[in-house]
Amino acid sequence: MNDLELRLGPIAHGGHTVARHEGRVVFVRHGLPGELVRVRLTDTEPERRFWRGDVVEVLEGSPERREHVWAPADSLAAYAAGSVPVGGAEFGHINLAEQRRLKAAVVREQLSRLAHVTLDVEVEAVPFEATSDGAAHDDDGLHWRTRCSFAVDDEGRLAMHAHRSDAVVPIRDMPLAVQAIERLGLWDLDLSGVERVEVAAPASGETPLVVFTLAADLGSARLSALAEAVGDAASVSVVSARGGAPLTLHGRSAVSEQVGEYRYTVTGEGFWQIHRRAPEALMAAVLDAVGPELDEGAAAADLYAGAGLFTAPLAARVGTSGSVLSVEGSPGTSRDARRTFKRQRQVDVVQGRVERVLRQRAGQRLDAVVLDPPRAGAGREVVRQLVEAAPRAVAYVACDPASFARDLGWLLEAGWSLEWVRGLDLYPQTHHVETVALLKPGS
Ligand SMILES: C[S@@+](CC[C@H](N)C(=O)[O-])C[C@H]1O[C@@H](n2cnc3c(N)ncnc32)[C@H](O)[C@@H]1O
Repeated sequence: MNDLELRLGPIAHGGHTVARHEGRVVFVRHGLPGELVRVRLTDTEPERRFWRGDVVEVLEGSPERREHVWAPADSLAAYAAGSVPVGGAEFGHINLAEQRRLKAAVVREQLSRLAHVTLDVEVEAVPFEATSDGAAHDDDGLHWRTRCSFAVDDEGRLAMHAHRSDAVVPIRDMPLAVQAIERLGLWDLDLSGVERVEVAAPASGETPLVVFTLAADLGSARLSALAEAVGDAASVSVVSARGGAPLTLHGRSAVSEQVGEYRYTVTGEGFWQIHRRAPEALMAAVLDAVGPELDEGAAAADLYAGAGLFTAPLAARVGTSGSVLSVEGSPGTSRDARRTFKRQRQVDVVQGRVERVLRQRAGQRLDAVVLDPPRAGAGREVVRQLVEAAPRAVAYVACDPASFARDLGWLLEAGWSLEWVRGLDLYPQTHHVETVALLKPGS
C-alpha cells in the first residue's frame, strides 16, 4: 500500500499519535498532535481494527518539532536513506518541555479512563548534578542511560532493533548513554559470534561492565580476542549461547552503585534503574511517601525490590528493632540484594513472586509498603493481598501509567485513597514516564 497523508490527532499511551483513515484508527509514531504528515504504514493486516505507521515526511509541522537528537532514531532521515528508525528515542524530534507535557497528558488520560480520577499531574525533569567540567549539567535529555542493550548485525557490527521488528540497524553513536559507555567505542569492534551486548556503567564513574551473550559457542582464542578488544576500559563477561550465569573474562563480575550513603552490588544479570539520577530521585519520592510511617521498630516491605534500592533506606529508618521484607523474583537480582544486605539482620531478602510471598506471609504486620512492579503492574491478586494486609501507606512506583491506573482503580474500589501522584521524566527522548504515588487505606 502507498503512504497515507494524515492529520495527526492526540497523543496516546504507547508513544504514538492517533489518526484516522477511512474510519480506521492509525497509530502513528514520530509525529506530533496537529501535524499534517505522510505516513509509511508498518502494520496493515486487513482484519485489524487499527493500523500502525511512521511519519516519513512532514507537510505541516508543529512548532514543538525540532531536529532529531539522534540520526539512527530519526524516522525522516532513516526512511529517506532506505532504512528504518531504531527504537529507543521515538520522542527525539520533540522539544523536551513538550515531551513532558505529552507524557503528563497520557498519565492524566489513563488515570481518568481506568481509575476515574481527575488530577492535574505534571511530569518533572530529573535535575542533573553539576559536574566539574559542566558537560553533563545541562538539561538536554542526553547522556542519562547507565544501562544499554545492543543487538549485533549479520556483519558483526553493534546495532539496535527497529521498533516492533526483527530488523537491526548498525549504530556508531548513542547520545542517550552516559559518556563512559560512548567512550568504550563498541561500534569499532568485530562482534561476530555475539548475539547481544549489555553494558552497565555505574553512575559513580567506576569501571563499566560489558556482558556479551554469544550466538554460538566460541573458542577460547576468540573469547580472549573479544576481551582484549574491549581492553581495560571495562570488565568483560560472556553468557554462553546455552544460557546460564555469566563467565568473567576480565575484571569484575559486578558493578557497585552508590546512592547517597548506601552502596549496592549489581551483577551483569541484575536489575538497576537506567537513568543515572533515577535512584536518588525515586528514593527521595518514596521516602516522602512512606517516610512518616517508618519509625524505629516499624515493619516495612519492599515489593519488586530489585537489588534493594529502596530496601536500604527502609532498613535505616526502621532500625535493628524493625523489619524489612525485600521481595524480588529474579534469582540473579535477588542474589545481588542478599549480598548487599547480608549484615543487616532486620532485612529479610526473599527470592520469589510477590503474590506467593504475600500469601505465605498473610497476617504478618506491615506498616508501610513500597510497590515497584514491572510494566505489567501488580495485578489483581497482589492488590487484593495488599488490601488485606492494610499497611498505613503504600508508595506505588510505576513505569507504566496504564497498569498503574488499573491497579489504582481496584484500590480505590476497596476504599483506599490516592494522596498524591508525581510524574518523573526518567526516560527523556522516549515516550516512557515514571510515576510515584502515595496510597492509603480507608479509615
Ligand atoms: C521496575 S523493577 C524495580 C526494582 C527496584 N525496585 C529498583 O527500583 O531498582 C521491577 C522488579 O520486579 C521484578 N519482578 C517482576 N515480576 C515479579 C514478581 N511477580 N514477583 C517478584 N518480582 C518480580 C523484576 O525482576 C524487577 O527486578
